[in-house]
Amino acid sequence: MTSYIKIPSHLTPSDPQGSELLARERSKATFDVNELTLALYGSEELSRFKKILKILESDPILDKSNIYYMGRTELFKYALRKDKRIIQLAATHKWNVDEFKIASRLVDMSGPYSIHQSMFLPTILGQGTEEQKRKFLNPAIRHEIIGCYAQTELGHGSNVQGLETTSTYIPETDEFEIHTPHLTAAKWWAGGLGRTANHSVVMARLITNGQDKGPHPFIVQIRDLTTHEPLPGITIGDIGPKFGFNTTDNGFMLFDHVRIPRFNMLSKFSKVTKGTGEYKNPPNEKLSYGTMVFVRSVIIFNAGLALARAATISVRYSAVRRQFVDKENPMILPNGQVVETAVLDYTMQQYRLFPVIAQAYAIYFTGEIITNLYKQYIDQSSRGDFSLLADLHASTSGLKSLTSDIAVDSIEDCRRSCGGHGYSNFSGFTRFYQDYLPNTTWEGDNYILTQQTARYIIHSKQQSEEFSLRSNESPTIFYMLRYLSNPSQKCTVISPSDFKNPEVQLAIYGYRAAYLIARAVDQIDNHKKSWNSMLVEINRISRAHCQYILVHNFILTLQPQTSDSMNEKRRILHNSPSLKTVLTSVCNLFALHTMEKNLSEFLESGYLSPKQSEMLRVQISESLNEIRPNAVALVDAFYLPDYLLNSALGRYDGKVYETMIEWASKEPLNGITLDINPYSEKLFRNDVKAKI
Ligand SMILES: CCC/C=C/C(=O)SCCNC(=O)CCNC(=O)[C@H](O)C(C)(C)COP(=O)([O-])OP(=O)([O-])OC[C@H]1O[C@@H](n2cnc3c(N)ncnc32)[C@H](O)[C@@H]1OP(=O)([O-])[O-]
Ligand SMILES: Cc1cc2nc3c(=O)[nH]c(=O)nc-3n(C[C@H](O)[C@H](O)[C@H](O)COP(=O)(O)OP(=O)(O)OC[C@H]3O[C@@H](n4cnc5c(N)ncnc54)[C@H](O)[C@@H]3O)c2cc1C
Repeated sequence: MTSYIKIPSHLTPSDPQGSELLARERSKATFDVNELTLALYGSEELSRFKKILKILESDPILDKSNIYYMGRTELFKYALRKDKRIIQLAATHKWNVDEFKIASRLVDMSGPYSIHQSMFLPTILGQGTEEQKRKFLNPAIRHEIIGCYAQTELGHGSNVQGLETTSTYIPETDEFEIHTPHLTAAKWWAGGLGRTANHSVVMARLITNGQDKGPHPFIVQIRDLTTHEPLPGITIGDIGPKFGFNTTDNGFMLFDHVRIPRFNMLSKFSKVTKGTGEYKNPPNEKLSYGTMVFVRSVIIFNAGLALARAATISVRYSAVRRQFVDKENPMILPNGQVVETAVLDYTMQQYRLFPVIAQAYAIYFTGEIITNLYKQYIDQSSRGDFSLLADLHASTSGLKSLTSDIAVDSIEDCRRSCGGHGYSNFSGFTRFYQDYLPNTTWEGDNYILTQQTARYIIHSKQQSEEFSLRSNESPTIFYMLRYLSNPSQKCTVISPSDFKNPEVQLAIYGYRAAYLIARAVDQIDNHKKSWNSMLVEINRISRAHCQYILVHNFILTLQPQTSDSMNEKRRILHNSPSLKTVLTSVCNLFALHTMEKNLSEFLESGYLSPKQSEMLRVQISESLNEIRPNAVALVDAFYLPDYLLNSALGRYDGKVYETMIEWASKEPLNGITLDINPYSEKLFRNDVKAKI
């Protein structure tokens, strides 16, 4: 990349250098970072990750050094090039699906083919018959066709039942006719639709024999495979610039009585019979929503990694960034020189950043558990057993909402914790934050999704008999039994360190969630409160329940397990006392900091007293002290390479200032010739000139 300004090469940052400061931080760690990395990813995934990283880093097409200076069109072209390149590399190196995902994660830019991978393929896989998979899935895997997922419309997104696009069965020709009856039925938002896809999953109301059977998925070819022009009757375009995510061509689409073969209705679960148009019900009404459940589980897992990334940049930068001398506890170098204090040593900075490290670990572990639960569901459902679906839907809805909310808030907190430089694109936060943001909206708006979780729990509580039955089966709601059996119990904490007891933590979270649930059920059942009037409480219930799950899963991960049930990752963790010690501190911080942030609800439940809440704050401060020597090592353990971070502030080697000035020198604005004479008309367009 061209440098437009020559920076004098003899200048270096004032001592101590960033690399020295980070090295000092790393030497303080009480555990082996490589061991923790292995406990997070396992040896096989880590070696695949390293192998793929090496390939990507050395590929000139995937070079990221220019992207901070690009406008939308240029960025989009770059994203298309890199999407093509990953597909070519995958073919050359024979990457499997997981390896492909690793490469996409590292390249870190949603592109025109992203939804093809994340939604088009999974929908055909999950909802197509074997015959349909042969027809659509195989060419899609080979990228001979490129697909998108068009569900949301201009007028409806959240209310899937309210979608207006119709798909009417025409028995005479054995076809469906896809049609946009109103402007509000225009498909809107589908990623990859605007300029790229030639096929789409279209969610449309199935109408047969005059009966409306609600939204179902259909495969529709939307562009000519040779000319790439939209097919007759179909109008398509890009929806225009967005808050972020501008590397993807989100599109709109209108249908004017477009015919597709009956075969194109994805029919693994529900079918329409040739000629008679008879509709065959699915075994479970909501199976056509399957892709959303899958993507929500992916969002939960990714939230952990997003938090790890934000924490990595801000913690490393805070170890390098120095401001003021803390006179009571100055920073002294080995040569005796007193220097300004690293901002990481200010307790306020620790209170802002260390909980983000804790959130990253907590959500990472729950993400793994939810991924496994989803796999278990897929396994069971392939044998016709859909019994896990309701619980999975309830957990993924609430957790998707909670974890993406946490991630969005914490990414912004981390950015702000980097001061002025956090506002520069070179921080690595700008596009990362903008592109992460829609996670709170897509795949279900975060407020709406909490209603799904709360409703499941409230129903369970209302049907008490079934509840005690279900609660034995379902790990997600068993805590309610404890509370319901004795609602007047009190928390047993008598000193701050009692808060470190996992049993105590779980009881506090369980009682608070159960209290909120019992109160809401009372309002609904006995005071006849409407659902709408209860929405704020309902949101609280889902959040409380999901916070319980996060704490429970973290504690479970650290508890001894039988050697048979342990995989390689858990074995590494459980064989290392130093790892268990540091992660126990992290787990405590997560549980206690989250408690403090929601303190009013814990106090309201009557289980925790004001006196105990004071002790809670003392213990949080203790946990921050425990984590301080390990802060940099804990983020290093996530092994997020510079290639991914693309951040001057979060670099592994700490060369913050050298990178900031080098990247600034490459700003193209520095290279253009300007006429700043206020009376010159050179910069005006001709039509504007005429008016002046
Ligand atoms: C990668 C990024 C790109 C982005 C792509 C996108 O955004 S793509 C676009 C993404 N768009 C969105 O994400 C749209 C978000 N909106 C929605 O998902 C739905 O409209 C809804 C869930 C809000 C309501 O649904 P509704 O009005 O149809 O239903 P209802 O509330 O009356 O509940 C009826 C019953 O169904 C149950 N049930 C519901 N869902 C599921 C499920 N997935 N599974 C299983 N079960 C489910 C529910 O529990 C209840 O059970 P009960 O109590 O009778 O036993
Ligand atoms: C970047 C991006 C990419 C996307 N990609 C795709 C894609 O590839 N394919 C696709 O089909 N869709 C896609 N979407 C669309 C996305 O799934 C929807 O925007 C999302 O589901 C929210 O729906 P909505 O826009 O209708 O919000 P609305 O439902 O209109 O939400 C507006 C507000 O109303 C509130 N609200 C609505 N109903 C209720 C209620 N019952 N109770 C309480 N509050 C309520 C919501 O909380 C929210 O605050 C994408 C969206 C974005 C931003």
